[in-house]
Amino acid sequence: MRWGGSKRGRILRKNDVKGVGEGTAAGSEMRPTTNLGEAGASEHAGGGDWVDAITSGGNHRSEAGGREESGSRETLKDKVEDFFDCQFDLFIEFTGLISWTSGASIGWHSDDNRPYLKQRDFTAVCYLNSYGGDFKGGLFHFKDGEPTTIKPLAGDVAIFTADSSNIHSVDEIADGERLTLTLWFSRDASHDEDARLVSLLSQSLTF
Ligand SMILES: O=C(O)CCC(=O)C(=O)O
Ligand SMILES: [Fe+2]
Repeated sequence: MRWGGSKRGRILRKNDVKGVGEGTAAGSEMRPTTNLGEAGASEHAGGGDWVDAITSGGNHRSEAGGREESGSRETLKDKVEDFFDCQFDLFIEFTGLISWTSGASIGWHSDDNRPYLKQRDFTAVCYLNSYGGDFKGGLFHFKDGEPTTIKPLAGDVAIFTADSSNIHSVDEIADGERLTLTLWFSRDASHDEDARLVSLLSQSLTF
């Protein structure tokens, strides 16, 4: 555990989050995902196994053993709920599979820093490849507190609250491609991206 005691966040090491971000190499065909947008907000349309397959994260039944398994998104959600001792359920608000190419960067910000982002309570950034070997630049920094700098390593996950107590930035990528799976979580069920996706799909299936 890289930093303990504080509830501002921490890095989960690869062994803490098995199966997340493993086997991913730079150069794989990953590109940023798109947001479902405000139009997707609607009541939950129900859903079955096909929903989990589409959203590629929810619990699904393994064909072989008939036991419940979790995808990376659910695993990360569980870790965040545990770490922050949440007495409430979290919902995945947005999933970003993000390719940071040379020249990309982001300055100091919190992840709820827009009126339309206020529903964001927690962030999990899973590093899919590594600083140094796969890309140069791209260090993550917190403005205050410890640690100040995170060197992305494949399989590590940084989790922190999305509010202004965790202002952070990412240095410009100097070379290569930096890959992350970034999830934002909300306590507000109306921002559950899976429910929104199901609702959108069910609308388009009726045409
Ligand atoms: O990729 C990272 O290390 C952090 C990204 C970030 O701060 C963001 O997408 O809001
Ligand atoms: Fe951020």
